[in-house]
Amino acid sequence: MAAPCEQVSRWSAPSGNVFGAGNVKKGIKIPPTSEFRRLLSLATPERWRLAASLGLLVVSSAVTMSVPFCIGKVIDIIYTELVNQGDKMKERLQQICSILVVIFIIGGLANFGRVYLMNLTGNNIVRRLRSQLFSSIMRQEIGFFDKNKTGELINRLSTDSSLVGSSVTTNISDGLRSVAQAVGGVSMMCYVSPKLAGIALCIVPPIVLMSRFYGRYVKNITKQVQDSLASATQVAEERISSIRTVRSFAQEKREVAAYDEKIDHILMLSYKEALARGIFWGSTGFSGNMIILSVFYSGGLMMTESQISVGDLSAFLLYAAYVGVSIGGMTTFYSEMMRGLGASSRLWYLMDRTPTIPVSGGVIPTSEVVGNLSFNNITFSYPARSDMQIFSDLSLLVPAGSVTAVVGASGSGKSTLGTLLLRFYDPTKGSVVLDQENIRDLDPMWLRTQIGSVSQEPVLFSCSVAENIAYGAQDPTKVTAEEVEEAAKKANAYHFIQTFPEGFNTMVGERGLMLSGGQRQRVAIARAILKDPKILLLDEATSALDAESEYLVQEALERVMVGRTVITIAHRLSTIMKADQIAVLDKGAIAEVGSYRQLMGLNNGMFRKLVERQTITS
Ligand SMILES: Nc1ncnc2c1ncn2[C@@H]1O[C@H](COP(=O)(O)OP(=O)(O)OP(=O)(O)O)[C@@H](O)[C@H]1O
Repeated sequence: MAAPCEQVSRWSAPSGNVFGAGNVKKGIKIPPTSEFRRLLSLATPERWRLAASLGLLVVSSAVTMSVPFCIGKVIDIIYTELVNQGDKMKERLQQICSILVVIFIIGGLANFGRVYLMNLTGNNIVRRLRSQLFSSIMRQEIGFFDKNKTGELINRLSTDSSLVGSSVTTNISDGLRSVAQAVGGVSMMCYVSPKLAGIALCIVPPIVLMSRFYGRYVKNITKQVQDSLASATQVAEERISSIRTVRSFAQEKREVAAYDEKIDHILMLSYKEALARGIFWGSTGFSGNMIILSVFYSGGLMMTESQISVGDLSAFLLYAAYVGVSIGGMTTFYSEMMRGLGASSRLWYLMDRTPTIPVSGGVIPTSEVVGNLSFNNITFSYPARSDMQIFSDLSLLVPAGSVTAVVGASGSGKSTLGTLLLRFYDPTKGSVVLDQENIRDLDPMWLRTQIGSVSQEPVLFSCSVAENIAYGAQDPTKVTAEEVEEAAKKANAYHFIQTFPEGFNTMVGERGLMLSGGQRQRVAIARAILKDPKILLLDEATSALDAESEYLVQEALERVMVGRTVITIAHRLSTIMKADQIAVLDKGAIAEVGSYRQLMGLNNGMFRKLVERQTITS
């Protein structure tokens, strides 16, 4: 069975803030190499392909550079033969043209190889970059996702990585070709006529200076564009995935306007870049043409004094044109490199970030899990809202194999207890202990395999029912169809799955939205059953399921609870009454603990008041 996509549950935290400039250094190992060298180092694993491509680059550039020289010779042959009225013109012309055809074929093939290999290399680099980036994102602690929005992260993965990839491959290749052609062109210009070369090369220093300013400007603006793009993607991603909410509130126009506002900002930045681009290319183009004109003028004068032949002047002009194009290419190379640098800094931030809670690593107990849990003197606030304390000195014992119902007002922190047990967050003070081991010392991956959770609004992956159920197993690929069916039967899901024309192969839609709330819950229960965890975290649905659905869900849950340590966020009186103990959360601590009878027996007790007021709902 194929491993399904990803799941988000109520136990996972909502996404939050952008990574602001102030955060950039937080949690990063500063890379030992400079940004530029690091950018280049991306190409290191591709060195052989790059070397081959560079070899071909030399060949194609040599071919290009030989063209003006040969054309100059052709012109001289024609001119000399015309002046001397010789009869060998056709023969010599054919000879030199045949040689040129061979040279052009070699050049064409070399160019094909260079472009092909460079593109291959670029795609490999982008693939590696995306893989490393995604694996780094997957490693981050849940608190990171509270602060960094999904759309932004997706933008880093898609747009930034291809920008960075192309800046170190195609761009470097084109840049090197420009350098090679500029050097070759200048050498040939000096060879053909040092005097004219001196006039033509006056243009180089001002262009180099302008390029530097232009490159820096582009780097800056690219950073801003990429950030704004990420923010626009975030808006689009959130609104598209919540289209049902947008539609039901008839907010389409407002959302389009909000998105437009974001892309308008990008447009404004692009205007600035376009202006800089226009100024740069306009002025360099003008200077280039003025230089060509000066060369023409001086060359013409030199011709009248027989200091240069018509062929040499033509060759010189062609070389000058090549050098002009190459200088333009070098400028593009520089500005694209700056663009790549601008996009890469965010990627390095993501790739270097060390999660505050590792995904794996730590003690894996050799003995069987018993399931005794204790929350000891917990103080906690969410990293994204550190000024709001959720727990202060909270303690709770959950004996192995018992059912503990957690009750309390909405926002009192019931779900937060679950997130601490799953080690999505670490308490600021205090400890969560499983069978005498502080969970901070345990391998988080191992810990999470011991805990099954069924949340209030379980989210499924956009794949088949069977794949969603199999996701509960440690290795979903090894789960058999029989095991999936068995879990579905225990979760009271088998019957409704059978009513679908495609049965277990039915696709559930994005986040499982093609199933009803009750059906989603039962698939989630089947998923938890397949995991066979020692500890269960249950979050009862507050949303009204119909009586039949509620009965089926409840019955399935009760079946799963047997023989496990259960923490349930209970809203139904029936669940609460059946629990071995009830913990009442109030003001960041456990206000009361005891059985239903004990707590109802407390005059003025908080639980009793909650029941009397019927406010034991979330
Ligand atoms: N990821 C988060 N970042 C910042 N604050 C959070 C986060 N998750 C929850 N909170 C806040 O923590 C408090 C406790 O939330 P929690 O979800 O644990 O309450 P609850 O008792 O389960 O509520 P309910 O019964 O309504 O689901 C709330 O005030 C909530 O706003």
